[in-house]
Amino acid sequence: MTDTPQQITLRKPDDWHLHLRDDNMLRAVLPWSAAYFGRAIVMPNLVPPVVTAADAEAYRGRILAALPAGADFQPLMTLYLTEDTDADDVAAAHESGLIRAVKLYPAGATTNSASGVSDFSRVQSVLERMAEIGLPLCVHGEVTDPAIDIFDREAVFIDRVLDPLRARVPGLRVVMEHITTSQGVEYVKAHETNLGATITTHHLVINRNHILAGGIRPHYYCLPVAKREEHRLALRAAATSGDARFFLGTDSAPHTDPAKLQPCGCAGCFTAPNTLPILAQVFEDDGALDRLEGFTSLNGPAFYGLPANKGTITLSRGAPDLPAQIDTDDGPVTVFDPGFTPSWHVSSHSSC
Ligand SMILES: NC(=O)N[C@@H](CC(=O)O)C(=O)O
Ligand SMILES: [Zn+2]
Ligand SMILES: [Zn+2]
Repeated sequence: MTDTPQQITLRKPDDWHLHLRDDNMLRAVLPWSAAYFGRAIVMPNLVPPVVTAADAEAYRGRILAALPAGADFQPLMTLYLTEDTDADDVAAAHESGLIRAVKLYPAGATTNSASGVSDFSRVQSVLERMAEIGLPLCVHGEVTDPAIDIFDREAVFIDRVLDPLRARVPGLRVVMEHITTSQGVEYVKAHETNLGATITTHHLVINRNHILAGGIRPHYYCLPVAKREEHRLALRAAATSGDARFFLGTDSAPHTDPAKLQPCGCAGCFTAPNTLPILAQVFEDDGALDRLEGFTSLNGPAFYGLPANKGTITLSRGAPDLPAQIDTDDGPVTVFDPGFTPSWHVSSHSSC
């Protein structure tokens, strides 16, 4: 009997924050998520964005059509909140089971967020309706005030925008997406109900030095931008703590290499192919392998009021054999490099 496990079997994970894009990119990246995840909350920041129930229905159809044969993957759709969003349309899309969340992008905060919200009074009635029907709001939590340092934008958002918003709409269920700071962790921990947070794979691994020290590394540039080491450690402690308010949202956000490697490059890390091996390594290094399943497969469904997946996935000891880059008909996309070789690979999965 050895202390080091050679295999871990988890309930099939879900990804509670995923960018699948559209067309060529969708076809290239979807198989990676469909191979390892049972469901994913699909982000609506297409160009143009997924704003109405009809948009979400059409996008869902395109995702299902792009699924590899035999894939067992359910896209959970979201609507992109704008100042013109119609509360009845949102409620009907929720009622029919088409959507599982609405996404709030402060206008200008991140990739394709130009149609997002500037004047929060204009979305008050939609948010109230969402609170009434129990539909979660997923929030990109950064202020867009150019006077605020980019490394402070999440913490300032919590004080200036998120906390007042939650006070104005009691009962609204909120997911703080891709938290990157100890302030984000502390804010979640301070509230017992109606609040959860997704944490990405890459923010458990990189701090801001990875982007900037020894040369600029655009493949580590994402939003919210990675912060100081103390924040990464706070995220790791939260993710590995077993606290059910924290769950995996990879924020796998593919951009082609030409789009990232230029004077004004796009934000986003593509982590769908190697997220699970990296997470197994992170949790093992922190002595928390027994809590990996909660983070990847149980806490998210509990927050969203869904059953955990029935299928399983097994990771086995040994480095994964994964590409450093994938080809798409739009150009190559580089896979996130964690800076170490995980000693786990996905060896099998079962559905249902
Ligand atoms: N995370 C990112 O850096 N980029 C995301 C947008 C987002 O999730 O904010 C994208 O769509 O590319
Ligand atoms: Zn975001
Ligand atoms: Zn995202």
